This record gives sequence, structure tokens and C-alpha cells, in this order.
Amino acid sequence: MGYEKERRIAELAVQRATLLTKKVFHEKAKGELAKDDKSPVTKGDFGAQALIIQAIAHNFPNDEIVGEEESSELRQDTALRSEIWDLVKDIKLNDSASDALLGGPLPSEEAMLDIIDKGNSPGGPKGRIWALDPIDGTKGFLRGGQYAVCLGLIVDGDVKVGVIGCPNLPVDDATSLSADIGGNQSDEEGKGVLFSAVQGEGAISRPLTSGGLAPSNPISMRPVPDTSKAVFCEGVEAGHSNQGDNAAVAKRLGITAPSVRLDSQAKYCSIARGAGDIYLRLPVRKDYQEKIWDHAAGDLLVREAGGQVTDIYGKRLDFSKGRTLIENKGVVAAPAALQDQVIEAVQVVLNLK
Ligand SMILES: Nc1ncnc2c1ncn2[C@@H]1O[C@H](COP(=O)(O)O)[C@@H](O)[C@H]1OP(=O)(O)O
Ligand SMILES: [Mg+2]
Repeated sequence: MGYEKERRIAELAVQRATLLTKKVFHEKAKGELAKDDKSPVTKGDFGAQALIIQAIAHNFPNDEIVGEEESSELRQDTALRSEIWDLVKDIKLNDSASDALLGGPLPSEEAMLDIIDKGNSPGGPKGRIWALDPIDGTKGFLRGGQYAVCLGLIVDGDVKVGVIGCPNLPVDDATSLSADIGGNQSDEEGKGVLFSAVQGEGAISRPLTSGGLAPSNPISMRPVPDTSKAVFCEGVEAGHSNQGDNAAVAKRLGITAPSVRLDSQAKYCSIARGAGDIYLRLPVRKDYQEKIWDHAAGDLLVREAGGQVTDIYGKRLDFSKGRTLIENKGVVAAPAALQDQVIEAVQVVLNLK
């Protein structure tokens, strides 16, 4: 029990940062950014990191933060920095009480750089450490598809709170995923979901708003009678997970439905709400170390929704080793009752046994 304040602040902080990313996303979709403009994803990434760290530092000043970004690029590029400041300084939740909880506006452009750099914690086994991915799924963001703003609180190596904002997922938990979910999602109607979980308290979703928090619903994974009825979620980028191996695992499990491909931790969110059942991230490069900000929030969300999350060896993800999951390879997430069968199939396909 506990962590209600952390959940609330994290949800509001993610909601506010998501407003910033959506602004950039929609300007890009409408073609309003100049051709020679710096990558829109860079603006969204730095801006969202600054806003979220500001909220954490205001509420939990002794906590550490492992953020994906650091400010050296902005310290050299003053034009880019002031474009980002122009975005950051005006973003407010459309609800003054909620906005005040996050600590009000950032003090100045220079202070924004120092705030971004508070995300430089090395991580580790002790203490309260937030893992932040301001825009996860940058490829999805750029192609107008799925992306997510992700924040997890790790305490003594264990994820206690996970919050994920998915501006382009359908609001209704019961909407099944279509094969084109990874494609252009720039139409606002009925989209935008805020997911959260607290350890031991289950997982919830609520519509993303531009103000205070909307009412929530509990979410859970779909009961799947046997593996052949399951639907896979996997990444769009062939360089991030091995789609050929995924297909071989699906075949072994008797799955005939096509995989749904979407970028970012929206995959964890989708299986946690029963839109899809199994998320496989089988390594492409043996030397790649997964980053804690890419998994902390999603790992808890799925486990609190009735799933299990392990690596390809069946080991739980270990968030106590620093900024990366150095003790793990790949990710396998499935309804708890199916996890052993899925791991077995993964191990046969990858020749691990
Ligand atoms: N070779 C790789 N294997 C696995 N994940 C990768 C690899 N290269 C980059 N990533 C990470 O995959 C994440 C996106 O995953 P997905 O394809 O499921 O949306 C990004 O955070 C990206 O990190 P980065 O942002 O540092 O490039
Ligand atoms: Mg990421």
C-alpha cells in the first residue's frame, strides 16, 4: 500500500508533458514546422523531460531520476534551446489546482537545462529512483503512429509505480487492435489514454485529458484459454526485435492471427488492457542492453494486470543494476498462466535448450 501521492503526481506530470508532445506531433502532422527545423522529436523529448523532472523535483526533492536525455546538445545549440523553451514555458494543465501540484512554470531557459540534467542518476539497487522516457517510440512519433510518455518509480530495485501516457491509443479499453494501429494516428477523436499501476493495487486506465485526471477503470489481461487463441504484439522496427523469431514462436504456439505491430511501451499497455495478449521482444543484436526507462512502467503495468514479464530465459527484469537491464536479454510478456509455455517456445526457437 502507499504510493498514492507518487501515482497522482506521476499521472499529472505525464499528462502535462503529453500535451507538449502532442503539440509538436500535430504541428508536424499539419506540416507547420519549417523544413529545416530540428527534428520535432528532439523538441518533444527535451521538453517533456524538463516538465516531468520539474514535477518530480518539486514533490520529491530527494528522489533520483534516470532520464533518457541530457542537455549537452542544447547547451551548444542556442536556437534549438530557445525553440524548446518557447514550447515548455507555456504548457499548463487546463486545471489550475492540478497544475499547481506540479510546481508551476519552470523558472527560466537556463534553469530548464539544469532540470533536464537531473535525469543523470546512475540508477542502482538502493533508494527511490524514477525512470523516465519522455518520448518512447520516437520512430512511431515521426511516422505519425504510436508513441508513449513513460515514468516508473523504482524503490530498492523494485518497480512500485508505473505511468504511461499513450496519446494515440483508442480510449476504449474494449477496442481491439487493428493491424494499422502503428500507422497515422493524427486524428484526435476518441484517442489518448493514461495508464497507471501501483504495486499490489492493480492497473487502471483513464482518458488522457488536458486538465485534471479523468475517472479511471481497472484493466486486466484477457483470459486466453490456450496459446493458439492468443494475439501477439510486437515492435514495428525490425532492428529492435527479431520479427522472424517472433513468427517462429507464434507458429510453435499454434497462433494463426497476424501480429499487431506498434511502437513504444504502448505494447505493454495494449496487452495489459486485453487488446492483444503476448508481447515478444526477441533480441536482434546480442550486445544490446535494454534501458530501464524503456521497460519499468510497462513491466509493472502488465504484472498488475495479471501478466508475467521476464526475459528470454524466464528471469524477471532486474531494475537494480543501473541504467540498463544488464542482467536480462529480450522481453517476454504474457498472461501469467501462459508464460511458461511461451518461454518454452522462445527457448526452442532461439536454441537455448
Ligand atoms: N537494437 C535494439 N534492440 C532493442 N531495442 C532497441 C535497439 N535499438 C534501440 N532500441 C530501443 O527500442 C525502443 C523502441 O522500441 P520499439 O521498437 O518497441 O518501439 C527505443 O527506446 C530504442 O532506444 P533508443 O531510443 O535509445 O534508440
Ligand atoms: Mg524508449
